[in-house]
Amino acid sequence: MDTKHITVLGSGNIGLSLAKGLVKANIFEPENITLTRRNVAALQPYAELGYNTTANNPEAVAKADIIVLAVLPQQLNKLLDEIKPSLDPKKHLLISVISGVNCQDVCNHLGFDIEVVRAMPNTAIAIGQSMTCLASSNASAENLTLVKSMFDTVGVSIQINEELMTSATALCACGIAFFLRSIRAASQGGTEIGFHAHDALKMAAQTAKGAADLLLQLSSHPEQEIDKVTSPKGCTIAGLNEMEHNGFSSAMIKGIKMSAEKAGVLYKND
Ligand SMILES: NC(=O)C1=CN([C@@H]2O[C@H](COP(=O)(O)OP(=O)(O)OC[C@H]3O[C@@H](n4cnc5c(N)ncnc54)[C@H](O)[C@@H]3O)[C@@H](O)[C@H]2O)C=CC1
Ligand SMILES: O=C(O)[C@@H]1CCC=N1
Repeated sequence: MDTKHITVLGSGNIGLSLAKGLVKANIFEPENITLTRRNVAALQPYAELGYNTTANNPEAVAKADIIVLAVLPQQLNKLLDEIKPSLDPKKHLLISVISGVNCQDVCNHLGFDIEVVRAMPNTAIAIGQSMTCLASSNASAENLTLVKSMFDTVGVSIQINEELMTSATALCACGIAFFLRSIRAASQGGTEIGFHAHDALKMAAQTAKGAADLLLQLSSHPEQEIDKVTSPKGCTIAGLNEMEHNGFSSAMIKGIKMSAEKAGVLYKND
């Protein structure tokens, strides 16, 4: 259990998922986590669980060692202006999960240098299953190791070059939605061929989990595993080819490219 205090500024979808994941992994107690949100009433269920909740960002910053920036890109500058007087570069480490914002962008807006580690987790962090990409252009090796060890408790993390963070956003953070939509589509197909919706969804989700685990546990390639399923003249290849004729792989590739392009301009276009 860590005795440092962590403050999440902007406790929405990802901020709350992160906080829940850290508590579930047993590395922070709710008492050592402060959650901020403009509408603090929305955090009441978390206050009841022992988290500190407040709408006062400067106060929350003052008592933190680690500060997570988890607002939308278009909300960042206002937040930085608000917390700037309370930030101490000698004491505070910033972790930014905000898409499209470089470490240098944060320092430039503040007008001074402070260590920033960018983290791109996904919402599966709430259940300890995130794929998190980490990068920094100014954090010490020690702080990068500290942040990596934190995110390793709530899934798998890798360190990448900062230029690749928008690509990581599309593939891993947005990716959760892409795979969920695939599972949903499979379940809709399942219902059309005879299963009740709730059974079809469970069957599709477990099948997707099995497919992912085949790759992760056996370190094999998707096509190697697909070849084992596709019997000659069989029904798998018939279904798979029908999907490909309708642009299945192409749609996923184009969607990921579109997401990456958008992730790169979220802050700059604001
Ligand atoms: N949702 C996801 O799966 C992921 C999101 N991200 C990034 O995380 C950031 C947050 O995304 P979400 O959690 O989805 O958005 P969200 O809209 O659910 O959460 C943002 C929260 O910040 C609060 N907020 C805004 N300004 C504030 C301020 N000045 N003080 C305190 N609270 C304030 C909002 O009320 C809201 O609750 C974005 O920059 C996004 O790019 C990164 C990885 C995954
Ligand atoms: O949709 C978004 O912009 C955010 C970034 C990654 C996941 N959600």
